[in-house]
Amino acid sequence: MNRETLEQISLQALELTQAAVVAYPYPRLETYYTFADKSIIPTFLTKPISRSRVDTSQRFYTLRGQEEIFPAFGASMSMMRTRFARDLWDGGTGGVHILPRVELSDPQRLADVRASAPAQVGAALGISEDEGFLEALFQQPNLAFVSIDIAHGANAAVLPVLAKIRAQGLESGVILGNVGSLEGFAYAYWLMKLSGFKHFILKVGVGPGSVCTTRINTGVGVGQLSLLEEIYRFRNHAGYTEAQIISDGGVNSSGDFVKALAYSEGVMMGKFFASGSFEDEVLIKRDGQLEGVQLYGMASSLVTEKRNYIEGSSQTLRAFHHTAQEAVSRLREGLQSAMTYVNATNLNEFRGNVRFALNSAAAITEAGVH
Ligand SMILES: NC(=O)C1=CN([C@@H]2O[C@H](COP(=O)(O)OP(=O)(O)OC[C@H]3O[C@@H](n4cnc5c(N)ncnc54)[C@H](OP(=O)(O)O)[C@@H]3O)[C@@H](O)[C@H]2O)C=CC1
Ligand SMILES: Nc1nc2c(ncn2[C@@H]2O[C@H](COP(=O)(O)O)[C@@H](O)[C@H]2O)c(=O)[nH]1
Repeated sequence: MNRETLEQISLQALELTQAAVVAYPYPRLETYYTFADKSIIPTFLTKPISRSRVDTSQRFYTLRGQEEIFPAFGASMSMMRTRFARDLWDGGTGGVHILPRVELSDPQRLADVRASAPAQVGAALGISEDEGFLEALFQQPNLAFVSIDIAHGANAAVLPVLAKIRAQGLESGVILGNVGSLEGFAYAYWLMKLSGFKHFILKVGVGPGSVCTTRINTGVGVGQLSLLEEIYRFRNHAGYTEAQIISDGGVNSSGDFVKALAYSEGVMMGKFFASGSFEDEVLIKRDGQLEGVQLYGMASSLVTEKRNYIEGSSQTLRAFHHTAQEAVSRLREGLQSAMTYVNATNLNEFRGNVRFALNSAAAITEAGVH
């Protein structure tokens, strides 16, 4: 695709975005809350079902068709690689990892996809990818998704890589992110649509990540739970049904995962998955026993001098899971139980039945161990 065509797509996307935003009849939010601020109001259970029997799977359009997947995604962070991908996938009962790109060469990225088998995985992409690399990548039988993984995904700079992916004949299985507003969502939607994708995923979240300093250092980004709610309602109202939503960042517990799923089809996590499934270099051990896990941001100065360290930090975690499988079990059990509090036997019913309440500071204290 030549430069003129890409410029036309970007202009057309802007016009369609402006029209959609103007036509949206609901007032825009002024206050944005995040997971800790709100909780789900329990209702009743008219179809008694064991918590272990509710259906927690979500249908996604992957690179090769439709698949039912447990909706937990591994963050594309360089300490989460092939061991993590296999542990997360857990023989098909767990979630999907999106293998990182930052700090890795193309041959390493291809080797990671291969070495993750039999796990299905995604691969993170930047805005400048080599056609030969993409061709080799799309031949990998266990590749389910590619994820264009940049700080600001509602960005015309992604058009060339989208064109290269389309040139490989692919129409679904592409994740684009991150977006941080209703306008950003609409713009990213039109970039994907006008590039010719039939089904796709838009990743939502600017600044909620555990090692993210974007909001502090740039002042940009709003509370994740309200942002998801606003985008989810806009998506459904506008009929942008080709776009599924992944919430990215800020999950500290299975309850946060549950809350994110009220307004998204999937949830991406880094910190929550911190475990012995991470790469050896970030595991802190004493006498062979896991004592902690180091987490650092993909835009932090620890990655390379060149990176925009303004937007990333690092932390050492003393609370962690032993393995990614253990983390997934905790997510699943939390979700299963939450669904039965709101009369839901599957995720569609769950999203339809959930209502949130804003809690007072004392109620938030009451929610913890006291
Ligand atoms: N979810 C989040 O809140 C954030 C996540 N990250 C993570 O850090 C990693 C590195 O991200 P990133 O630095 O984007 O990757 P890259 O350095 O690959 O940047 C990708 C492209 O996006 C451009 N870009 C980056 N930020 C912005 C912006 N705010 N506005 C317009 N264009 C922008 C860059 O241009 P140029 O560098 O010339 O400006 C570059 O051309 C990724 O894994 C990303 O997910 C980083 C920050 C925030
Ligand atoms: N602003 C930044 N965001 C980052 C960076 N590295 C990763 N991330 C984002 O965080 C999530 C994971 O969040 P968590 O709360 O689950 O740990 C990840 O998917 C990225 O979107 C960074 O350096 N800066």
